[in-house]
Amino acid sequence: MLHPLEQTIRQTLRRESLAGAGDRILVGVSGGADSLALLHLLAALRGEISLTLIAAYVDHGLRPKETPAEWACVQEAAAVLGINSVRAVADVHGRAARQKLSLEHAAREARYQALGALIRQQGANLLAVAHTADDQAEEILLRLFRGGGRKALSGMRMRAGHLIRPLLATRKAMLLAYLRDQGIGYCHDSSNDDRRFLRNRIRLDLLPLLELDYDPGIRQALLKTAANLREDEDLLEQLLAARWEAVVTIEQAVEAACPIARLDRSPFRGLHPALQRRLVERLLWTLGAVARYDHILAVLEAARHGRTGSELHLGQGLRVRVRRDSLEFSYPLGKGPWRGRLARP
Ligand SMILES: Nc1ncnc2c1ncn2[C@@H]1O[C@H](COP(=O)(O)OP(=O)(O)OP(=O)(O)O)[C@@H](O)[C@H]1O
Repeated sequence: MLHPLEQTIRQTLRRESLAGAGDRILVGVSGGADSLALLHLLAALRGEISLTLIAAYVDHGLRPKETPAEWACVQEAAAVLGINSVRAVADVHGRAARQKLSLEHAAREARYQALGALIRQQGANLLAVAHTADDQAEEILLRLFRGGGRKALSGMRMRAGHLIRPLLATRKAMLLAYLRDQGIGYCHDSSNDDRRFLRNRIRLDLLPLLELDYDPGIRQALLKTAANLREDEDLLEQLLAARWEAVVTIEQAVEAACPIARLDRSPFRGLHPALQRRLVERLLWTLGAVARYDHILAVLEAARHGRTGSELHLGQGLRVRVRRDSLEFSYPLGKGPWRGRLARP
């Protein structure tokens, strides 16, 4: 007999087409409450749905005193469930120094890179992480602070490529109740209490304050806004995909030493400004460049009114030559963190 939360997650997996028979899922387990709950919930469903699970722990090298206990916790939980567990080490300090990132940012990127390597090593086709509805509300507020646009404010997706978030509609309190009901223990990550991180202050101070003094439904309101924006976002993505080939030509493969792309000015000018902006952003990403807002504005201006023969130099070798009918983009190999992330919308 399935626990009510297991039934809910079974429905979510089906309804959102997150996972089905034959899937081999690497589950990111930090040893904390959310990800251990995810491991147990998926384990309860694996027989019925025919899933293979692998528990993956990433050692960020940031809290050497706590990580052995966390890894032991993950290994033990996986062993009890008859699931293989694997571990990877992520070089967070090195990445932060090399790319001038905050430790928090570098940890996230390094973790996904390490999990990506484990996916390939383990022959998995999906990566499951345990973001909850509370994380989503927190993330949206955080993105609002950072001045995020529509895409950012539409929040995390339940499915993004091979990444799935089966708990995204589940409140953390439900997970804690589930763990309690099942008598499952978990580790506490002390970095979640560190108020030097804005995310933690939002979770520990701001959201409770907003709930208590302003509106008890603030989390629901944030989630509703994000859900509405996601729909708009999907529509814009569809519109962009439908027009992409009429405007953009990849002249030299994105994998080449210096990828070159051409943007056709005439069909581009016929697009709505919102689609123009999105298309330029996507084109820069496609080439592997970071799509900075001021760069996007400069390219837009060049496409609309740029003088034939002029050039834009957008840093790190990213160059845009203005021709009469087109803009020609060139970008040398290996300069951008987004390199090769996507070749088409
Ligand atoms: N060290 C790690 N190893 C493997 N997966 C991780 C690790 N840290 C986080 N994750 C995965 O990424 C998800 C989101 O990470 P985040 O840091 O936002 O959550 P968390 O507060 O650590 O969650 P949890 O309560 O599961 O520990 C986690 O729920 C988990 O699935």
